[in-house]
This record gives sequence, structure tokens and C-alpha cells, in this order.
Amino acid sequence: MKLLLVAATEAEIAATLAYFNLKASRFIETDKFDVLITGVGMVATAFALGQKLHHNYSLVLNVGIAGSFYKEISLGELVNITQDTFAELGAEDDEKFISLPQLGFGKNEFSSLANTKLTLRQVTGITVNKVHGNAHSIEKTIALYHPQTESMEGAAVFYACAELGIPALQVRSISNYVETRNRENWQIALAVKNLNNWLIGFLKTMNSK
Ligand SMILES: O=C(O)c1cccc(C(=O)CC[C@H]2O[C@@H](n3cnc4c(=O)[nH]cnc43)[C@H](O)[C@@H]2O)c1
Repeated sequence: MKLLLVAATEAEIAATLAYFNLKASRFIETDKFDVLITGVGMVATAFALGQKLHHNYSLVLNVGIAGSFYKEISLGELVNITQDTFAELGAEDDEKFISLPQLGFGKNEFSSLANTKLTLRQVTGITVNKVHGNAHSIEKTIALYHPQTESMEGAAVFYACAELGIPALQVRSISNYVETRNRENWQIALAVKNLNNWLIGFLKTMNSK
């Protein structure tokens, strides 16, 4: 039984691929783990997992960078996102928002299902198509979901894994705060470096078992 490592972009895990001498490609197979680069966003992620996820995987590890709603979490800190919500699925009712469950169309939040112990801060996240960058919409989202982090793929990974009953972990490194857009404040290089340092250690430990 193998681990499937899932990332949206090759850039986020390039250092890990280099460490294990793996040539970048959308899907890489090795003895101990496979790697799937999905592309950014929920649709690309769901499509890629629809093609490659199957029951030979005992664990899926989704990694990447993410935004944080909490200034208490430092830029570059790694977090273990244990629950993730499709935040935009629903309907507008003038100024109000009716979520998917409120509409009667089922769940909008999905959990990791994994019992792997990680020594990282555990948080809950939301997954969006449109990265927040407006104070008013950020305020509304906080009031609705009280999220700690935001990504563009996490809930799609948890959803696909829940459909097949496969445990999933989502580890992300905080590259920015969710705030009025200011791209100059983003610390992508630091976040990616810290993510890869952790990921290499995790995969080495797993390989030695
Ligand atoms: O320039 C931008 O506005 C921009 C917005 C989102 C992501 C990027 C990227 O370059 C990386 C893609 C990757 O990043 C994740 N991510 C990072 N921070 C956030 C966020 O605050 N909200 C949502 N997603 C975020 C996301 O999962 C993408 O896969 C550039």
C-alpha cells in the first residue's frame, strides 16, 4: 500500500522532487509513493484525482501553500488542516448567503479521516475558487465559517478521499494572510522552503518504515 502525494503546482514541491531524484511530471510513480500534480483549483484537483486515486493508496497527502485568517500563525508556519469546507457552494439571498447544506444539497465540509499523528498546529480551512482580497467579503466569510486557513484545493482532496474511504492529510505552509490584496506581503519562497523541508523529512521517515 502506497502514499499518494498531491500538490497543485510543481513549484510547490520542486525541492522534494529534486531531493528524491524525481523528474517533474504530472504523475510520478516510485516504489514507496506516487506524486500527482493537479493544477490549481478544485476542478483540476477533482479531475486529476478522478483519474489517479484508487484503493491501492493507503494515505493521500495534500501539500501546498495557503493563506491564513489568523495573524497568530506566522508566515512560513506549517499547519495540519483537519477539516475543510467548500465555502462558496450555495446561493446568494440578497446580502445573505445560503450554504449547500442549508439548501438541502448535502455536506459542504470534509475531514481528513487520517489518524496519522503530526506535531503541527491543527486548523480548519476553507477552499475557494476566488482568493479573498476584499475586507468586506473577508468579514462575511469569517462570520460564516470562522476559518483559520484558505486554499484552492483542500476540500476537493478531502471530498475525493472521503468518496473512496481513503484517509487524507493536508499539510500547508502559510504564505500570506487573508487580507485586502497586497501581493508584496506574500512570503511564497519562505513558505515553499519550509514546506519542502518538512515534506522531505516526512517522506524519508515513511520510506524507512
Ligand atoms: O497572485 C495571486 O493572487 C495568487 C493567489 C492565489 C495563489 C497564488 C499562487 O501563486 C499559488 C497557488 C496556490 O496557492 C494556494 N494559496 C496560497 N495562498 C492562498 C490564499 O490566500 N487563498 C487561497 N489559496 C491560496 C492555493 O491553494 C493555490 O494552489 C497566487
